[in-house]
Amino acid sequence: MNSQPSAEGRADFARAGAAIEPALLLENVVCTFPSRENPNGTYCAVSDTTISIAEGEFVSIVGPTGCGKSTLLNVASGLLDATSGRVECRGAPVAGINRHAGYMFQSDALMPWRTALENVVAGLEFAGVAKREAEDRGRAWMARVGLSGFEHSYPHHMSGGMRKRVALAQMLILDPAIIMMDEPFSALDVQTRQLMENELLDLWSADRKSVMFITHDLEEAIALSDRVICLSAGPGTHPIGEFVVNLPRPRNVAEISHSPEFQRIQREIWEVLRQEVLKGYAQNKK
Ligand SMILES: Nc1ncnc2c1ncn2[C@@H]1O[C@H](COP(=O)(O)OP(=O)(O)OP(=O)(O)O)[C@@H](O)[C@H]1O
Repeated sequence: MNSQPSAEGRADFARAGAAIEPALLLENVVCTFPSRENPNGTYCAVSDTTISIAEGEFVSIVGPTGCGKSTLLNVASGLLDATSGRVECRGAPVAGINRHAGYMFQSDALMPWRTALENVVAGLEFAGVAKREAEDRGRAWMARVGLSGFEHSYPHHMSGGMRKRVALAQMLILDPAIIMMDEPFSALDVQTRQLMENELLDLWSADRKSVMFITHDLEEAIALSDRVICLSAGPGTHPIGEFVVNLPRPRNVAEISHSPEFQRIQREIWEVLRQEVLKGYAQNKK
């Protein structure tokens, strides 16, 4: 699309994100849970976290195991109320499920009794779109994710990568303004994973949605994103670094990691993350 800004332009946009109304804003978010160890105590998973994602920006959030990445995504999606702080999507407070958002999680949520096409159109059906129209749109999306001819296959007859494609189409057919993904490709083998990451980038660059992408994989975060936010180890996770990724697009995730600029960013982020990963690892061993 010729209206898209250049890589530099997007990075400037990302830096200026705070000045323009963001697609998603988490401001001074705190999340406290009842403690699992002490029945009278609490556990502070997230402390004083402010994250803003601009319209059309792809932002990854990385951090040590168990630090609170999914908790932040759950708050942004409205699945979980923050203990305190503000959550806004496109300028409006998020109350209940965030209707501007589409979701994709580590395990796909395909309905095994429905064919691939029936899964893809499920959201449209629930929204009351006529069956004929829903199926036409569903077929078009099956084609966009490379699954023409598999409309009548059931999820259990499909590979992990194919099921992810169905899940992508199922989410994108609803045309969400912001996409929230929680380690969506972590269960896939390396080759399939890279194919899916490239697939995601192709789809993203065509429609340029805002993306909040949770991962513990630094390479994946850099290869996909305009910006990477690093979280500290818990308890009380919070952002400890933010890195603009100015690598040119379109990107091939298998190749881009060889570029000197990629490796420079990776070293810079790892410098910030290393201590936190060690802390997280030590905590998980306890
Ligand atoms: N409902 C809950 N009650 C108590 N503690 C919880 C609850 N949900 C999450 N936690 C704790 O909050 C912390 C953050 O969890 P969260 O799942 O957000 O981390 P994560 O970074 O996504 O983990 P992972 O890297 O394993 O995906 C963890 O210590 C977890 O045990």
